[in-house]
Amino acid sequence: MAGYNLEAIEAAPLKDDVDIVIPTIRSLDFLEQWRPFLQHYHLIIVQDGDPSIKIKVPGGYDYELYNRNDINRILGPRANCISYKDGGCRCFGFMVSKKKYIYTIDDDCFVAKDPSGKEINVIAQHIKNLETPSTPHYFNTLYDPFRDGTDFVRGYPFSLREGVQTAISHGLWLNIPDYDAPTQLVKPRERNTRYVDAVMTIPKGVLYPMCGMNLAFNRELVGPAMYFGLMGEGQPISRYDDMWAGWAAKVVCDHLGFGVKTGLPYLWHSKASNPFVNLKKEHKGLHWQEDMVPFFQNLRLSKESDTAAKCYMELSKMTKEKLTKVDPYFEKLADAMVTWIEAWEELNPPVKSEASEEVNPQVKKRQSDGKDVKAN
Ligand SMILES: O=c1ccn([C@@H]2O[C@H](COP(=O)(O)OP(=O)(O)O[C@H]3O[C@@H](CO)[C@H](O)[C@H]3O)[C@@H](O)[C@H]2O)c(=O)[nH]1
Ligand SMILES: [Mn+2]
Repeated sequence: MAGYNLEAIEAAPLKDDVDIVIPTIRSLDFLEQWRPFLQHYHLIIVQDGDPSIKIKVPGGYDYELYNRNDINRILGPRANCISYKDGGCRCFGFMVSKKKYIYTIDDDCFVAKDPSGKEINVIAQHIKNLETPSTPHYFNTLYDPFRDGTDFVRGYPFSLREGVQTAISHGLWLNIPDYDAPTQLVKPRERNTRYVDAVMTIPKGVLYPMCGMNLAFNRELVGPAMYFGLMGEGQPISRYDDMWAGWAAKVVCDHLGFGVKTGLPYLWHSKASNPFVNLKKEHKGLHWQEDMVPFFQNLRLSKESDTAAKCYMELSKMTKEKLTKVDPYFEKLADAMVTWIEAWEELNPPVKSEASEEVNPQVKKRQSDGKDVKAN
């Protein structure tokens, strides 16, 4: 029986193992509505824009707040790899966290209701997604087989039913969908009213457009690959921060044998950012994605890259080799990817094994079990 006892997870959603990372250049009033679900958790707020502006954190929350001065103080010269004036600055919060899981949410997102009218506990659902296996190698037509009331369907090989560890849980949005500027411009009144009651594993070898507004992941498995790029002020591109991270993290997950899920939970996305401003910010991305996506689809990481950090360093080299011909920006991005890993490893020194070489805890576990985590 594939079902897991998820009730325990629902009741005590791992509050000491999760940090909530929020990028903001506006206000944190939205947290008032999230109290029933988020107040148990520690917040890491990354304040973008002018650091002299004091933002108010609603009372009752346990938090750490970083503005640009803090980022510069903590990272020194390496701070130049963190975007300025772009939601991608959030990845600084991923780096300073010490927790196993990250949940990141935008400041214009609110609690949604499911079709029964029940308020959706996004954290509980993301934890369920992350704590149950993924099935990237063979699609289960009844969707998530580890959900209560479902299972693997007939014709699903038993050798594949163990699944693989889930590294990323990608949630969705009711009301304002995450459309690019051209789509927003031609469909200004379109709202997403469709609640699809499903969680699916994104098959191995398939990329997807990862949106950062309702996203959770396992830092220990894939943290170093969740770099939201170098975007915003001083850069030729913006609003492709989460896309870059999503493509990179997916190829890393595929390579390391981890899974990525998308679907539930939903939240209510309330603010349509200005499509004309967005068009200016993201127009190069609209062109370059025709090169970036095939780049990620066709690359092959080497077997020596057995941790997310090593994969990311290899990705940086490939980015410089293959994408600089698209635009010199990618050489700068490739360098920033290296800086990101250096900063990550400075703040998160790898676990030392008895043999005193550095191994990723996941790899060490695999070795001590004597069996490799067989990809599903
Ligand atoms: O310069 C900035 C701009 C924004 N932020 C913070 O980032 C998130 C998302 O901002 P916003 O809601 O305006 O963006 P959307 O178009 O609705 O969302 C999509 O674009 C991505 C931004 O890159 C986002 O992840 C997508 O879902 C908010 O919290 C802003 O306060 C910022 O810090 N700096
Ligand atoms: Mn938004």
